[in-house]
Amino acid sequence: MVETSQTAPPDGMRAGQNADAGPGGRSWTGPGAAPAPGAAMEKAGGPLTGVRVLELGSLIAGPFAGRQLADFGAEVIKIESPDRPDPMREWGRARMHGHTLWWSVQSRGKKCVTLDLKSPRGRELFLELCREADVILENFRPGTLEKLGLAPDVLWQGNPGLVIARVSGYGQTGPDANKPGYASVAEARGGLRHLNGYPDQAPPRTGISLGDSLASLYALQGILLALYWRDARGGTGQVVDVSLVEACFSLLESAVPDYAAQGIVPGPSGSGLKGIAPSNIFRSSDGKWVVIAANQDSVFVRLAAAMGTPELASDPLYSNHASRGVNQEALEQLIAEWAARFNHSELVACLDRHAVPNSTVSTIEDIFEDPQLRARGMLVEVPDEQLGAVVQPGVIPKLSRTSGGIAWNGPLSPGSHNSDVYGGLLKLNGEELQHAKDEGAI
Ligand SMILES: CC(C)(COP(=O)(O)OP(=O)(O)OC[C@H]1O[C@@H](n2cnc3c(N)ncnc32)[C@H](O)[C@@H]1OP(=O)(O)O)[C@@H](O)C(=O)NCCC(=O)NCCSC(=O)C(=O)O
Repeated sequence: MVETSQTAPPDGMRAGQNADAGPGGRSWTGPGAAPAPGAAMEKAGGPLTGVRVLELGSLIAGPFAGRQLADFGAEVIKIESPDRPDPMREWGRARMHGHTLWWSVQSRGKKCVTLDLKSPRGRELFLELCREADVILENFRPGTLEKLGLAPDVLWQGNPGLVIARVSGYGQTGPDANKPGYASVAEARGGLRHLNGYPDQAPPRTGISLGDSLASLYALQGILLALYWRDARGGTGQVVDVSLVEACFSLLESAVPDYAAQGIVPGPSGSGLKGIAPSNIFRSSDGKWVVIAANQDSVFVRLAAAMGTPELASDPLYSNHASRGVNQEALEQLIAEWAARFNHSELVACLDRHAVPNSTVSTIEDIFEDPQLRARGMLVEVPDEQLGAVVQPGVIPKLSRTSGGIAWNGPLSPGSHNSDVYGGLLKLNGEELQHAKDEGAI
């Protein structure tokens, strides 16, 4: 695996700056507050230290995987066109000093370089970078790399070990391969959209670009599988082909065998799941929604006790999964009447005492107050010379020995790592760098 140095923070951040607050920031404890005693400190580095990734593409579906790779120590070099930076730089609602903040999250720990893949010198530099890399991660429309003369076979000539992860709307093959795609479209085509919402209403989105992040997680999985095969099993590079549509489709649970066997077409099931009971939202006396989920015999016994009606658990109407499914409506009505007698904190406390899975429906405001998420280091304040600090979601999953962390916020200027990457890694001297810049290649 390629040796790498993770020591170059972007413009606007002093080298070693993070050392004051732990290598990757500190757990967020509120404006101006000191870290909570024993708060988890994020660490830079991680199990992928030494893996070098070139990230091409934009927005979410590829870059979200790049973010995870960077969290776990990979050196992720994000390549942007010199005259058309990633539009993600403008996405997000809050603006600080003219910058939106989603970028800080999506590009955290990455090195940003500019490179015109359409110019001969740019293409040459890219091929040199490929020789030094382990992984290419791209989410262009299929055929774009090929149009640039950078098809996998070309890249493998210089580096047969390259893992090439390609995220696209429909996959690299098939009649729709060349169509552009977005999460919204993929969620519809892959079957998720039809299941969301209420019968006879327009099917709503989930409020996030779920299909993109989902596909990106499959890309991450594919990259790790391909690296394992290459490095532990003596394999070579290969293409990891991820489709947004298939990523959505893969979540459909029993729909495929159910339809094939008996023609069952599931529809939208509102706030619960048809036949899975009880698992729904119930309103407390103070008007808060609380999810109560006891859709398993052992847990239902505990809910029945919490409700002061232990006999429900042995009532043939509700005593097993199938009977609760058939009598779902009546059962949920009983729970709704019981829940409405308590305010939400009483309700949650009672359910907790009986170990019944439950939660109020959190807003982001609630999440910032959530002691569990805070104790797990899921809100991390990452210092930034230009933005002051950005509170970021923490790293998932938690690895006990090689935890990874957030090295720095997404670099705010395109090309902030040009000298580090082209000068340091490709050994271009000052004159060559300037020339590449003057001719518009970087
Ligand atoms: C997102 C897209 C619809 C955007 O469509 P387009 O802008 O038409 O295409 P592309 O992104 O593939 O490429 C645009 C052009 O930029 C060129 N390009 C890109 N990078 C470079 C660099 N570094 N240098 C020079 N030229 C470059 C590339 O060659 C193409 O040129 P020309 O070929 O000459 O035009 C598509 O990329 C796509 O379908 N991607 C796969 C699915 C996906 O990731 N979707 C999720 C996005 S976020 C989302 O879903 C959501 O928000 O929801």
